Amino acid sequence: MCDVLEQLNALLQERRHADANTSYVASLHHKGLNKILEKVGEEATETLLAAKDAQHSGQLDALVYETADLWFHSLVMLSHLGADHTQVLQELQRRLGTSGLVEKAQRTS
Ligand SMILES: N=c1c2ncn([C@@H]3O[C@H](COP(=O)(O)OP(=O)(O)OP(=O)(O)O)[C@@H](O)[C@H]3O)c2ncn1[C@@H]1O[C@H](COP(=O)(O)O)[C@@H](O)[C@H]1O
Repeated sequence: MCDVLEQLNALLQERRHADANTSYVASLHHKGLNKILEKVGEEATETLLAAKDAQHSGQLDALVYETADLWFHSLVMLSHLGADHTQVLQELQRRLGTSGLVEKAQRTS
């Protein structure tokens, strides 16, 4: 499934300087970082609401849909700043096997 992230990453790079009239990704870059951050915040809120609904209804479809929106806009944010999913995956890989409780206790500040 990581192939999906690779394919999406290629599309995001391709659309970085595309025509804003024909590409949603290009339109976000054209509007700038503040607009992209606004979308990330909006999608995060929609994801939280979907999670609360899922808790009560047991239906996961809307939660999966909103989480995809959140991931997508987060990837656009990374792309806008010259980063991509590979750095996030590397960071998650680095953390594999280290308990969050142990890591937190080792923090200097
Ligand atoms: N994965 C996605 C994806 N997920 C969500 N979205 C869009 O994100 C937007 C979020 O929905 P909203 O209701 O919040 O959007 P909106 O209200 O129109 O947005 P605003 O007016 O508030 O800015 C919708 O327009 C969705 O279509 C996506 N748009 C594009 N992609 C991928 O990006 C690729 C390139 O897209 P284009 O740049 O449009 O060609 C596509 O082939 C897809 O693989």
